[in-house]
Amino acid sequence: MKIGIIQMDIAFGDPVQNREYVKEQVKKQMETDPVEVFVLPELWTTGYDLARFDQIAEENAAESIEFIQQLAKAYHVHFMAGSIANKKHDKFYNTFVVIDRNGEVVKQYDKAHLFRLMNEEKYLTQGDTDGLFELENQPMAGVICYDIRFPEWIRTHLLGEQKMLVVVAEWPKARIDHWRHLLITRAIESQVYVVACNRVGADPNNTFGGHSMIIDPWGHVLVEAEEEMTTLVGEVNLDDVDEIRQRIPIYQDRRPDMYRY
Ligand SMILES: NC(=O)CCC(=O)C(=O)O
Repeated sequence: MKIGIIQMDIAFGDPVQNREYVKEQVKKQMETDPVEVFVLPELWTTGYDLARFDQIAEENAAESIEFIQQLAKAYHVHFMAGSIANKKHDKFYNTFVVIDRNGEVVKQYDKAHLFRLMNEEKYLTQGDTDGLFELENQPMAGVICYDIRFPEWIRTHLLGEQKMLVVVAEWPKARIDHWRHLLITRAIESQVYVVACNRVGADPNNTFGGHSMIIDPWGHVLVEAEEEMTTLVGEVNLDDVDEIRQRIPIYQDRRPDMYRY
């Protein structure tokens, strides 16, 4: 599976400009070096303009979902479409969306762990469902940024047949070493591919660190961006997961009878 991770700067509170950028990148990539899946960052339509969510969040994320559906069908490509500022029943959510190449919405997951350092708990409602989904009959899981600090939440997603974890983020440069170490650890401890998309650039409060990457289930970083705007391309072979799990059978050796959480 060939994947294009769109590591972008995000125009603060400007969905029109951000959608335009994504459209250009998808066109350029598909015309030069086509991929099967695109991944976008967290809150890629608005950034963390949370104080204006009452004006810029979309009712059921409808406009951005329709925009991605058009792109998916036009280029016949899947989208792990980052997360979108979403208004549902007069509440606001940070919602991860997956859309397949036929334009079907495969998954919506509301961020479960809200990040206080960026004031999410003041403006957003936390989700209470999981990020499990299937693409091309492959079970996968998707989570959002701060969620990766909770190994119990990640492991909850990876106890079944999932071979890939997708992480969409706006992770500041100040803690980019945590980002790298947590992602590599999540790949090794659950023996999965990790596909992670962060943003770059700055908003009024933070500078973001990039370093989007794809990590294999042995913990090798296969491709990694730096701090530039780029579409990072890499491939995953999900069959590798079985080989690693045979070599070190952690799922057979677990002792849930001993664990408290
Ligand atoms: N957008 C986020 O959830 C940021 C998480 C973060 O920066 C962290 O250190 O955790």
